[in-house]
Amino acid sequence: MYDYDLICIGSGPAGQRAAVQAAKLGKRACVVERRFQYGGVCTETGTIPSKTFREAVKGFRAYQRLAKTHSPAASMRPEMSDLLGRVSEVIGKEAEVVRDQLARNEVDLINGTARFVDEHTVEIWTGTGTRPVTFQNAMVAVGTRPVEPKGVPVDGQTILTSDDIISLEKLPRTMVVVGSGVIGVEYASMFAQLGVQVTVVDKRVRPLDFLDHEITDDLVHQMRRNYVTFRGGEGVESIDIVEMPQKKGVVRLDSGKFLVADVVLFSAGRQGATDGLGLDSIGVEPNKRGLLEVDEFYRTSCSNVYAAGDVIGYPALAATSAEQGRLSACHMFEQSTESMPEHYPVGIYSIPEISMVGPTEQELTEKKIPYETGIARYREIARGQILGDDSGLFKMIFHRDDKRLLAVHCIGTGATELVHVGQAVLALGGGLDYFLSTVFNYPTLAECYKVAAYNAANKLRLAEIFEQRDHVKVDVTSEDEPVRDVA
Ligand SMILES: Cc1cc2nc3c(=O)[nH]c(=O)nc-3n(C[C@H](O)[C@H](O)[C@H](O)COP(=O)(O)OP(=O)(O)OC[C@H]3O[C@@H](n4cnc5c(N)ncnc54)[C@H](O)[C@@H]3O)c2cc1C
Ligand SMILES: NC(=O)c1ccc[n+]([C@@H]2O[C@H](COP(=O)([O-])OP(=O)(O)OC[C@H]3O[C@@H](n4cnc5c(N)ncnc54)[C@H](O)[C@@H]3O)[C@@H](O)[C@H]2O)c1
Repeated sequence: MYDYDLICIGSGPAGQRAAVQAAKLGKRACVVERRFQYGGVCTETGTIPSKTFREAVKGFRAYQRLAKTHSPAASMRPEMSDLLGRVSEVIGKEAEVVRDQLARNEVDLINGTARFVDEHTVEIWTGTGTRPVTFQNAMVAVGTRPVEPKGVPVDGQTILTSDDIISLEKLPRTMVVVGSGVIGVEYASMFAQLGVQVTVVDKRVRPLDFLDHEITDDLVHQMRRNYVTFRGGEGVESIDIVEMPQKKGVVRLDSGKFLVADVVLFSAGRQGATDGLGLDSIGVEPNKRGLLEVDEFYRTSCSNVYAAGDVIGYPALAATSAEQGRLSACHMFEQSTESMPEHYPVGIYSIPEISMVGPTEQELTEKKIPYETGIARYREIARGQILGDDSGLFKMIFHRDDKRLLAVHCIGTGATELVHVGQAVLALGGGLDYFLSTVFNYPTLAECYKVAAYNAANKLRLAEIFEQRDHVKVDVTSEDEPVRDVA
């Protein structure tokens, strides 16, 4: 008899969901967490603090705009302590919600660091000693930690990773962000809103290159208007701290250039927190980035040890991690389940925010899937005008033949909420006809669906007229009238 039917190592979304699902199936489950608070990276340094900070930045900008209408010369710089004030409060409340939920479900909480001893035993270091705990199944949900720059210590004030933002004491005037992935772009856009001069460096040419290019181009354009400089195609060779006399970060690029700034945010990726976990004692080997390989049921090469969440890599999102945790618990206790939905949304909380579900135009073009787009701009939508957002862009992509919805891409206020209407229609196999015939509340951003559908319908109608006119070739290289093929 083992102590537990399931032990979850890590209390982030994957560990929480796996443990609660096991408990709902009547199993004895526990969660081991080495941090003081429960909720994982998600609650302590990742999703929750970054999105709370973002709200504070938006709130400050709204206040600044209002103040400027009364005193146009007013130029204000907020204190970091003002902006971070609510962050620790929200983290504390979220951690409490997680703790209550686990306790309500009779999941045991063990504060300590777990390490595998064999296929059915972990040793837990509690700070004062170790204790063995036995289990039938284990879930490795240890998440990731930021990759740190080589050769220079992260001091949390001049050289930072995303973990340090919540303890930054002073709002910098200049900032270099290394890495234009999601973390880099989100924080770059937030600090730029506060008047910080931000330079984003990445060895990749395009930031966020998994997004639809039209959306990324729009984001880059809007961030440039906030004085963000993008240096794509530039690798970082080294980072140093110099005293001038205040401390500055100096970033030396592969091309020989130097960038000097008050703060350097190093957001060049994350790596699995699998070191020290004793995985060798159960015959499981992480890859070079510390990530684990799993099968379709989230089993590692040790059949009673599962892994879910960021530690198994892409997509590494809070919601997908939670769902992976739930699905893996169902599998280990022989509950039939569906698999992970094909269409899950991605939300980027830059300012402006971005969301997508389904493939990009580039992916569809590569796969030679015929499609048509429908566009709506927030400036043509009453709610966009009311919100004062005249730059939002909303796009739906439909299959050209059967008019099925293939994807939704959006940049602008509320994008991460708006996308869910499209996600539902996509999952239910709906298409253009649904949007043409349905009615949404007015004035809402959901009106974008209607306007974009009309736009797509008009383009498709034009295309059909052309197709019906036999033997018409359109010479896209010239601006002349279409050439009639007389053959
Ligand atoms: C700055 C930032 C912003 C983000 N923003 C978003 C967002 O807006 N939306 C989104 O969907 N996702 C976002 N993410 C990603 C999201 O946080 C992760 O996808 C999610 O937290 C992964 O959950 P997880 O269950 O894999 O584990 P994590 O949340 O990574 O938690 C793992 C836990 O395991 C614990 N642990 C590790 N080793 C041990 C051990 N040996 N013993 C005991 N405990 C251990 C750790 O202390 C940690 O608490 C963001 C991430 C970051 C860093
Ligand atoms: N809204 C969200 O859903 C959200 C928000 C934040 C984070 N996250 C999660 O966190 C994960 C990690 O994000 P991230 O942005 O740290 O990593 P990332 O891997 O997405 O991006 C890192 C970037 O750094 C660049 N880079 C690496 N080394 C470099 C060097 N020496 N010089 C120049 N550029 C270099 C890479 O080319 C890459 O573009 C993401 O995969 C995402 O799943 C999600």
